[in-house]
Amino acid sequence: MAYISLQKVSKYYQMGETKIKANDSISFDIDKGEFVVILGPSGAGKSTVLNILGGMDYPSEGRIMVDGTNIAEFTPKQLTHYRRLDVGFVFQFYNLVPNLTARENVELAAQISNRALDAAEVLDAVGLTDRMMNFPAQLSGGEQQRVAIARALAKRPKLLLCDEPTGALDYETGKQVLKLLQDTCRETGTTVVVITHNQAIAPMANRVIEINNAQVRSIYENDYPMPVSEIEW
Ligand SMILES: Nc1ncnc2c1ncn2[C@@H]1O[C@H](COP(=O)(O)OP(=O)(O)OP(=O)(O)O)[C@@H](O)[C@H]1O
Repeated sequence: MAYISLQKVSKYYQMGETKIKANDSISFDIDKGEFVVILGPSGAGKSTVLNILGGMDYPSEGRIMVDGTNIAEFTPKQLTHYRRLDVGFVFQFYNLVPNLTARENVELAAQISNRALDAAEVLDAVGLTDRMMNFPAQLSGGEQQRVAIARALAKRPKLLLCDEPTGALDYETGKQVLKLLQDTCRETGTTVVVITHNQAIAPMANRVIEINNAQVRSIYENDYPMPVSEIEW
């Protein structure tokens, strides 16, 4: 059985008289250790999928099997536990705490999980050995995103969910961040899911799930993912 399996997941929002279908019977599988890209235009329903997979929201219908358990049936308390221990999050605008240094931001992971990695070691691994004592405002966008990735990885998540992680970065910096995510996936075996509207990123993934208009349009498996350095856009 697949490590992650979404089975006919739908999410509806009631807006007055109208019912908005943000996800309409979405199904896909993800294997452990895969690098997955969820691709689709703005409004397609990507963030909704990620929120449901990350335990930030419940689906209206469907099953979300993670490691053999249907998280759609979790109580809010179980879901909190899942979010805290099993999932790492990386967002477009980094979401660092501005009055904490890079190191302190990563140390927050230890307050959430008792199996957290040492903050300095993780910052070292993402290439920020010399910037640990800096505050977010003293770091470039790419460096801030590295801190955010380090913070997510410090929890040793089973699953790393990234919502447009390069959306606020220039081309070269974006590529460096994607390389870090691809290397992390390969070296630590963490399952990584990146949502993006950028089609050019797709060749780096083991699996590409295309979403359009709240539904899965195609699923493409790639036996030979390209190294990020060889991708141009
Ligand atoms: N809390 C909500 N209440 C009402 N409608 C919502 C809510 N969240 C999302 N939607 C609607 O659901 C649809 C899918 O939104 P979603 O954010 O998942 O798309 P997306 O693919 O992530 O887009 P983007 O790339 O612009 O973030 C949109 O029509 C959106 O307006």
